[in-house]
Amino acid sequence: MFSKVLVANRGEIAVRVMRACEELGIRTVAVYSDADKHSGHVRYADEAYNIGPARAADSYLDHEAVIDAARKAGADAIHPGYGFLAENATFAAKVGESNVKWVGPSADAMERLGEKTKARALMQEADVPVVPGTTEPVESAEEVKEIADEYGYPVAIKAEGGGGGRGLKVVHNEEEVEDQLETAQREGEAYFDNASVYVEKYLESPRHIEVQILADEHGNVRHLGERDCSLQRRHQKVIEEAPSPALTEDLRERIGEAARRGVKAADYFNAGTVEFLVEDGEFFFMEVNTRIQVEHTVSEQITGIDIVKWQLRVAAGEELDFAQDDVEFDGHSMEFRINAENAANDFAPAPGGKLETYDPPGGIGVRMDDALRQGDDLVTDYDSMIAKLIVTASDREECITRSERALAEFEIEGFHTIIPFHRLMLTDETFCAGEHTTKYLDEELDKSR
Ligand SMILES: Nc1ncc2cc(-c3cccc4ccccc34)c(N3CC[C@@H](N)C3)nc2n1
Ligand SMILES: [Ca+2]
Repeated sequence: MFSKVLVANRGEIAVRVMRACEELGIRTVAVYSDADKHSGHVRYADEAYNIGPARAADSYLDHEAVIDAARKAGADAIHPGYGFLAENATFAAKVGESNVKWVGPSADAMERLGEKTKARALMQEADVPVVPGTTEPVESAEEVKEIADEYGYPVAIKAEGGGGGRGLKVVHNEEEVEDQLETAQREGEAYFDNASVYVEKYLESPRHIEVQILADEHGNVRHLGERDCSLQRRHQKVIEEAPSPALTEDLRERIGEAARRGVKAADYFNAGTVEFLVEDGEFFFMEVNTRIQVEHTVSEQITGIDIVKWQLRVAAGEELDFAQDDVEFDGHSMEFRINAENAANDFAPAPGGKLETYDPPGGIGVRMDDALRQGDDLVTDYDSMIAKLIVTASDREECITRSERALAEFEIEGFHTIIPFHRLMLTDETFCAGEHTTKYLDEELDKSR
């Protein structure tokens, strides 16, 4: 097992990873930009290294700065967290070449699955249903029209390098094809440095269901059940939950096994998530996330498996010590992203502020993942999520009640957060019935504007 790990991230996920390290007897190294000098993940670590100014490109995204810090600290491994360099295969390879272990999949697997069309072709090989469409990039409007003629409009034109909703163009009829194709290619080039686009049948009101995977470097692959991430606002997940209220036991079994087959076919190891769209009792592969995700917590809560500890153990060469049948699902868990945004003002991010009051909830079934303490200055240089409230109970109904209780006792003062929005969501009939699709929230918020 490693004796020292550098966490190349900040905020709640950096502390989350460091907690797993502590429990494994591993010493922790933090890296921080000038903006994070007094941040919680720096306080928490055994040692900390400044890696540059606030701008992410000059600090958290600076390959050499991070690897230099690992070398200075004598770290055996680097855990990337999520975001920043977590899915950067080039960086992962550089880490390996510096004789530091990358806590994540191989650079090859990241490449193989990061290219969406390659991933789709690979999944088809493994008998995993994919959203109907192309498994090669398309060049011309004619190719788009062929797909649309075969599957019907609307179709989605997607950027190869996109994901998370960026680079998704919906085409409703033949007249729109030329413009939307040209826009998708131009934006692909501009945002992802990759003009390749592909086409899929656009599913009108799917659920967004993702399966958590854990695989070791000896060929053992397990799934830890699914998460339902259908409550999204402009492609940003707001509340995630496990298990999904929308799956039957049969569908749950089939989607879990499909995810395992697909990941096995990709020679993938460490933690990963296979994203599916589910509509009318059918599931379709969308993409793989080759990193630990923000919402990994709800899977941990209902299985009792510490995913981050297993990432570290697997990276150190250990085998998974449980079979698929040993994975049990108990209860229901919801994660509320605590964003420093003002939901009453179209979710505008807080311009700054100081955490005058920070008194998070506690009690049975309440987990807080954060890197905050009262008096901290809000760091606004990165993303607006400052904490995660994860609530677990015996079933979905109790989870909702317990979440209402926890959110009611959550005291934060100094800047707006979306806690009031979450409390409102828990009174929403459609959400409480578990009948919301990925479009529900955007449609609701558009109505109220
Ligand atoms: N063929 C096809 N049909 C429906 C889709 C629906 C989504 C989708 C999934 C989740 C939330 C959404 C919100 C608005 C629009 C789309 C979504 C989607 N994406 C792409 C990125 C991923 N994070 C969400 N891809 C789709 N693809
Ligand atoms: Ca994704």
